[in-house]
Amino acid sequence: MRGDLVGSMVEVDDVAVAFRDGRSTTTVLDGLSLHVERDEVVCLLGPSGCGKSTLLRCLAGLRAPDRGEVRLRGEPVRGVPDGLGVVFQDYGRSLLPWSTVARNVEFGLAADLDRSTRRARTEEALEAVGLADAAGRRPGQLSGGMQQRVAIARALARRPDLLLMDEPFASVDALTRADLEDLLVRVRREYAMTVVLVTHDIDESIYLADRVVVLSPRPAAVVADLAVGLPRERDQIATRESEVFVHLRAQAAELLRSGLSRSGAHHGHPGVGERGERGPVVGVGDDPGDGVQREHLER
Ligand SMILES: Nc1ncnc2c1ncn2[C@@H]1O[C@H](COP(=O)(O)OP(=O)(O)OP(=O)(O)O)[C@@H](O)[C@H]1O
Repeated sequence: MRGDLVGSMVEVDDVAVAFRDGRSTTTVLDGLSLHVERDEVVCLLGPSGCGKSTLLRCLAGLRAPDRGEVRLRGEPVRGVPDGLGVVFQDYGRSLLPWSTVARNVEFGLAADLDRSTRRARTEEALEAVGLADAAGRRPGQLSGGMQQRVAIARALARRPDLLLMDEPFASVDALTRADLEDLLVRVRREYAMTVVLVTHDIDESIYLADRVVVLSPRPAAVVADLAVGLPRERDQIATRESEVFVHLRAQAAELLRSGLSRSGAHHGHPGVGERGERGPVVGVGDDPGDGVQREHLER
């Protein structure tokens, strides 16, 4: 799987998705394009309801775009691709409450793997998320943060080269969230994964990412593609205090705010029924002509 190193890991080209309900149509994505290179961590940062999860579902093969194409490792996505791990926000619903932690992790593995391989992969993944001692417990006996670790272990056991995460840490308290962010930084390195993570938390996006892609309100368009010029080793205090981090945080906040005010959206759920125009383009910074602001801050 990791043998073919030609081309981008993820290519989203001119993708459009609309939901139809009776006579009304909600245009969620309309001509969105995006590339993610191998080994990158890219955070998709956008207001609530802009279409982030829909985009992630297209990457995961759970929804086919109405127009355009999604390719993983150069291959068009048709159905759920191999080599993929997915972690959703709602760990409570994604775990089987009656099964042990180990069984929950093993559940994500292909049935054609032999039993000892499945067991070894499960143990390795639980070890990686610091839950080796909890293998025999049930999800209901764990804290929210631990349950989300189980969900991450389940994805890791598949040994994915691409990890998709949809607001994975949104339901846990701030301290647990910081722990889980650092866990992700570590396992990404250990498992050599490309990561695409959806969030509407500006600080989290900058802390985790090599690139932050800022999306407009619905229909989501890329308004900025910010390279995070921070060392890959991150520290919850030093990184967040650094000049680069503080600058990027202000910039991303401004981009999000100007997008919201241009769209007239309030908290991301503007009215349905219209076939909206493409999202706002923020014309500050060095715009190479495609309307997407790019900036690279040196360390
Ligand atoms: N299956 C569906 N049928 C109809 N409308 C849908 C469906 N899925 C999503 N939508 C609508 O599409 C829009 C985008 O939803 P999506 O979940 O992709 O946004 P999001 O940016 O991930 O939002 P949030 O940050 O709040 O999770 C929303 O207005 C949502 O109501």
